[in-house]
Amino acid sequence: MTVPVRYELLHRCKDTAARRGRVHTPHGVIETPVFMPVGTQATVKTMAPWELSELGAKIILSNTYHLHLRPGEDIVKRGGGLHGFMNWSGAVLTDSGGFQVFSLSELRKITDEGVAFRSHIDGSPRFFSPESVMGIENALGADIIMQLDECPPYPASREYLRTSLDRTLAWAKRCKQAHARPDEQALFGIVQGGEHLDLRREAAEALVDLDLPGYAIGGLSVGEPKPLMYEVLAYTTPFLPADKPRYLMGVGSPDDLFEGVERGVDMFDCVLPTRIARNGTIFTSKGKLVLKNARYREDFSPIDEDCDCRVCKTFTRAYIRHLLKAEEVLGIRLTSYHNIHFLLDLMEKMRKSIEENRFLAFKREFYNSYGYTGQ
Ligand SMILES: COC(=O)c1ccc(CCNc2nc3cc4nc(N)[nH]c(=O)c4cc3[nH]2)cc1
Ligand SMILES: [Zn+2]
Repeated sequence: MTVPVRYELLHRCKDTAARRGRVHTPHGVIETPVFMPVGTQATVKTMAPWELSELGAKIILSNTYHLHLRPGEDIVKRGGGLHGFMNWSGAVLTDSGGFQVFSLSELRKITDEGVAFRSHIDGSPRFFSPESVMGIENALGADIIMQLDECPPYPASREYLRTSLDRTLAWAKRCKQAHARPDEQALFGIVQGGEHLDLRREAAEALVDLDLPGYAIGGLSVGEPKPLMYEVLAYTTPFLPADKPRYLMGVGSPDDLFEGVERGVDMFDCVLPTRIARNGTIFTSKGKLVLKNARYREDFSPIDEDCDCRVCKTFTRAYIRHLLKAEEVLGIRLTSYHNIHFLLDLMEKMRKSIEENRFLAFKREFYNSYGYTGQ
């Protein structure tokens, strides 16, 4: 059987578990480590696909839960799948909906069979099973699709984590069984287990036995202390195959990206850069900056003097602050564009630093400039 997604290891860092590689997909090659902008409802909010291409994005996320509810996978399929519907020529990854059900919908009930919930849009009763979610993701046509899983709340009892993990592992098998297009869409398993390292090991080994084309680490970035997330990551990645992609879900901020790469993660996604952009907060090489602040009212410098993106070369802080205060749509488009550029550019610099065996030096340099006091 041909696999639609293949990981190519190019270089291992001498001092850490960081690695430089490539994920080959039916819609292009993705240089890793990579940050994937989130396009929940088949659009990275405020960005046109040609702007994402201009920014160098090679893969974006969309969401099974949202697109099932609206416009429905049938319309997306008839529109040419996600690629045709949004006219995006790069790769797409769809999250399976489990996490979104628990963060968005009311009246949800989880059983071994699946999860019953009500649509957050019209309250209609819905049901996700591994089989039904695979049908939706097969119709949406993403290059990488996630299994239906349960992302347990944090904190959760060991007893709850045990039951939940057994369910997620059973659902992984059912997803693999139900997946109609394994030659065209790569099904990734999701490692759960909460903060319990023995459960994490059991989850990783059970999923590796399924011989899937890639593996995600879930159940993190859900409010746990950062040191705990880093500890779970450091423990878990070595149990995942070195010749498959490793994807940390829902991460994130610049420090978490560094810490994840350092512990062997290849792929990341987070709503953070685009969500904070919409409230006027931007990343700069010297830390975050809240543009609506009065101090920028007459500041005619670029939003980030060290950034070479089109926004920083064209507009001033005073102008973009004005747009944001006037609620002009262009304002959040410009902050979104810059924040996505910032993270994509950061990942490119990380990839280069790994190739040149100076990842930790680059990390220290970035932390000092950004103002992180971390390790
Ligand atoms: C301004 O910033 C924000 O609004 C903001 C919001 C959410 C996150 C964290 C998102 N974290 C997260 N997303 C996740 C998505 C997941 N999907 C599946 N299927 N399974 C998981 O186990 C899972 C865990 C996650 N953890 C980070 C930032
Ligand atoms: Zn910029």
